[in-house]
Amino acid sequence: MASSTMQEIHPASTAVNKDDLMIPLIDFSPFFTGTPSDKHAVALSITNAFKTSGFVYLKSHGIPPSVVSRVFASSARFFARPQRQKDELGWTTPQSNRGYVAIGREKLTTVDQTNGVDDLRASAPDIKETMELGREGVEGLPNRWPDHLDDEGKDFKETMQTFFEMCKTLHTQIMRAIALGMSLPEHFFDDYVNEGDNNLRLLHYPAVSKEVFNKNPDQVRAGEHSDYGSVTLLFQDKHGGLQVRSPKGTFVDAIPIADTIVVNAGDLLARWSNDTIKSTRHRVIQPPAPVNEEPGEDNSGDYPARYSIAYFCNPNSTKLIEALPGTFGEDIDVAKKYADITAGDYLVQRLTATY
Ligand SMILES: O=C(O)CCC(=O)C(=O)O
Ligand SMILES: [Fe+2]
Repeated sequence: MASSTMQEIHPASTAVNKDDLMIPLIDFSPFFTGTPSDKHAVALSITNAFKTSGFVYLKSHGIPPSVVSRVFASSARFFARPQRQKDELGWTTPQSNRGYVAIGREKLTTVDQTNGVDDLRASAPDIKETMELGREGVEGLPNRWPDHLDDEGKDFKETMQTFFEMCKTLHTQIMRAIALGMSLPEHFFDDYVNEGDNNLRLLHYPAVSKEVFNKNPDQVRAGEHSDYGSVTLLFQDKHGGLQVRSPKGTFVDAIPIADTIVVNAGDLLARWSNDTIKSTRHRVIQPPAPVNEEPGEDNSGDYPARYSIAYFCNPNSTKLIEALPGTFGEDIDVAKKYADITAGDYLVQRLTATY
């Protein structure tokens, strides 16, 4: 099929394009309802985005906006609870990775920074609190639900469980797109992701005085890092502040676009793909200045609170991750770059370094 025709059928536009960082905005619906060639075209655009910027914005992804709004509202009500209630639901271990994480506890860093993580945590703690939710029903690793507290807590549990399952389904669909985009059978990854060993992270970046950022040039809301797993589904509110590292080394705003999900590849997928897919570093800073205002012009008052929802997708924890077929071998003269490792071992290693 001529590429001009494909453009008409699959209008992919550009969400971000600066300093050689191009992040497309892709309509996922033809993947579900289009012809086989429509489906293939969508799969290829998504996979190409992961191979170049490591990021894509997805629209018409199958999770209704009303569901996302409900999750945001429930998240905001959770973080508005008294600190004591949240602390009682505290995060315990990397193995479990479930529960509430208070401001200053996690410091996101890059792989090569982990030795200095204690110093960094002390000088510029991430200004955020999170609630981590994992797969239900794992022996010995219960979620820390607030459902014993009140009706709102019960509603929170139900809302998050429903959302968790929807995101799990979307993960499977995205992995099918990646499979097709890498010339593998469409269902290649199904048995790798069917358990849903994923992590739903609700994030709250509280309103913070502009002075805090002015005083400390290293201050961020969430430090530069790459994600650990296969892909991350990121739902942003309207405030902005997410930035992605460009090939030029600059940070580029990944602006919020209504009813889209920012999807980025994680380190384990990069490793699995023998580094043909990129896991790109990103961070969260204060929201960008309004368009009609020079940065730094209005230095008084607070930056508004920001909420986001990150759904970290992972292969089943027991699965052995070895370089994908087609990414290494004598015929393409590329060697396997990494040793095989189970998804679970890999993630626990990474989580242990940041808490
Ligand atoms: O809040 C955001 O927009 C991004 C959060 C993030 O990158 C993370 O938690 O890994
Ligand atoms: Fe991230």
